[in-house]
Amino acid sequence: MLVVALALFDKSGRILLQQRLPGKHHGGLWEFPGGKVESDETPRVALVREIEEELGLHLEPGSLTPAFFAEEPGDRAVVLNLYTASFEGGELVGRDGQAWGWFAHEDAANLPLAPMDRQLLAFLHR
Ligand SMILES: Nc1nc2c([nH]c(=O)n2[C@@H]2O[C@H](COP(=O)(O)OP(=O)(O)OP(=O)(O)O)[C@@H](O)[C@H]2O)c(=O)[nH]1
Repeated sequence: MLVVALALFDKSGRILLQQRLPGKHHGGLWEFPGGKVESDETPRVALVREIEEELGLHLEPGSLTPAFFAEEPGDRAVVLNLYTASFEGGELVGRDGQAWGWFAHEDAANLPLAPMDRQLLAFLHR
């Protein structure tokens, strides 16, 4: 399964993370926003759609930069592709009712993160 996610940086270098809703796989853990790539989508189109759906933020596909990927072994073989982008302003809303926030690296690393998101956060700060 192919999943895409976004490390969105604000002007002071903080990263946007959101909390997975209770009852879902990895519920309550924090993650980069994003989601599954549908069969008719390219990864970039899927990520633009997910960011709009989850945070009400429209991004241009060309503003996304591929960064790193992680994988979770197992039956579903989830591969999570991380892109980066800069936040240029606009109102953000947790449209699924999820908590979200901007975090400096140390604060992000102290959150209970989903496993692949933790790996990707570490790559971002190498
Ligand atoms: N962000 C993240 N997603 C993960 C990890 N491990 C893992 O299996 N996933 C899976 O990757 C998918 C992410 O897509 P999503 O955010 O659109 O999924 P979702 O929870 O809304 O839908 P779902 O409940 O149908 O799975 C989920 O199925 C999630 O369970 C992980 O470490 N980080």
